[in-house]
Amino acid sequence: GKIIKDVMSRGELGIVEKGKNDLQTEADRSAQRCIIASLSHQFPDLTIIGEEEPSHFEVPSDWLMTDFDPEVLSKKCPEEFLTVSEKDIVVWVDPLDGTSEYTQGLLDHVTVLVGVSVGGKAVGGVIHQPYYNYQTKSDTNGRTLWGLVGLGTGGFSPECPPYGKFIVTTTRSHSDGIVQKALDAFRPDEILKVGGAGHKVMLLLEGKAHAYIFASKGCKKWDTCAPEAILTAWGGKLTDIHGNSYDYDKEVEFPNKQGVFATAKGLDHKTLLKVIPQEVLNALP
Ligand SMILES: Nc1ncnc2c1ncn2[C@@H]1O[C@H](COP(=O)(O)O)[C@@H](OP(=O)(O)O)[C@H]1O
Ligand SMILES: [Mg+2]
Ligand SMILES: [Mg+2]
Ligand SMILES: [Mg+2]
Repeated sequence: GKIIKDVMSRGELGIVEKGKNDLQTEADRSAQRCIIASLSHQFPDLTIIGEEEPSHFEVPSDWLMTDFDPEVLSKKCPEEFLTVSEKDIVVWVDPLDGTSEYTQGLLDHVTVLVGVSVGGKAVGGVIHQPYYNYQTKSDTNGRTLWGLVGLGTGGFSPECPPYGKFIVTTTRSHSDGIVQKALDAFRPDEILKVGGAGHKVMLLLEGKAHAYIFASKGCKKWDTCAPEAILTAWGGKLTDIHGNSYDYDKEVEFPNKQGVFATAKGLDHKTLLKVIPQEVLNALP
C-alpha cells in the first residue's frame, strides 16, 4: 500500500499499455515485486502467481516484509488446514486492482489482493485498501480486510445489504453490451459502477450492494481469489454466471471466461442466477 502511495505522490506513474483498455503502472510492478519477494522469502515452496510479469531484479531490502499480524496469528487454525503444506498452496497476487481508476485519481477504488487457494478452492484472502477514507482523514494507512474459510473475517464490520431493494455493482471501465444486458435483466434499483474486483466485493461485505454482476471474460484468477475467499468466509458466494465455482489450482487458465456473479450473505444465489438471460449465458459458454 505504501509503495502504491509513494508512486502516486512522486507523480511518475510509468504507464504501460498491456492491451486494449488494460494498463500497468510502476505501482503495479513495484507492489508485485514487494509481495512476491516477501512471500517467497518466507515460504520458498509456495506457488505464487501474480498478474504482472515477473521481475528478476533484486528488491530493496526494506521492501521485504517479515512481520506477521499478531491478531490473526492469535486465532485457532481451522482443523482442515492443520495438515496443509506449503506445496499444496497456490497464492494469487493482484498487486493493484483497479489500475484504470488509480490512473484517473479514483483512489479509494484501488486495492491490493492476495488470495490463498488450497486444492483449487479459494480459502483465504486479504484485501488491502491503501486509500481507505483518504478524503476525510489525511494520514491514514488504509485498511486490511481478511478472511479464512472455517475461521471467519477481520479488519472490517460485515453488514447485510438493505431489504426491499436490489443494488448491484459492476465495472465502470470494462463494460459492453452483454455486461449491460445481464444487469438490465435484474431491474436493479441502483447500479454502482466502480473499479476493481476487490472494491466491488467490499461493497457486498459492507452491505452497500446485494450482487456483483460482471458478464464478461475480463476478470482473472488474481482478481477473484482473495475477494471470493473473504466473501465465502463471511457467508456470501462468488461463482461464474452459470453458478459454477472457479478452480484456483496452479494449472488453470488465468481468465474467468464465464464471468463473475457474487452475492452478499443472506441472498439466494441460486435463484438469482436464474435471472441471467439465455443470450448472456450463451455469450460466455
Ligand atoms: N476487458 C478487460 N480487459 C482487461 N482486464 C479486465 C477487463 N475486464 C476486467 N478486467 C480486469 O478485472 C479487474 C476488475 O475490472 P473492473 O474494475 O473493470 O471491474 C481489473 O483488474 P486490474 O485493475 O488489476 O487490472 C481489470 O483490469
Ligand atoms: Mg491489470
Ligand atoms: Mg485486478
Ligand atoms: Mg491488477
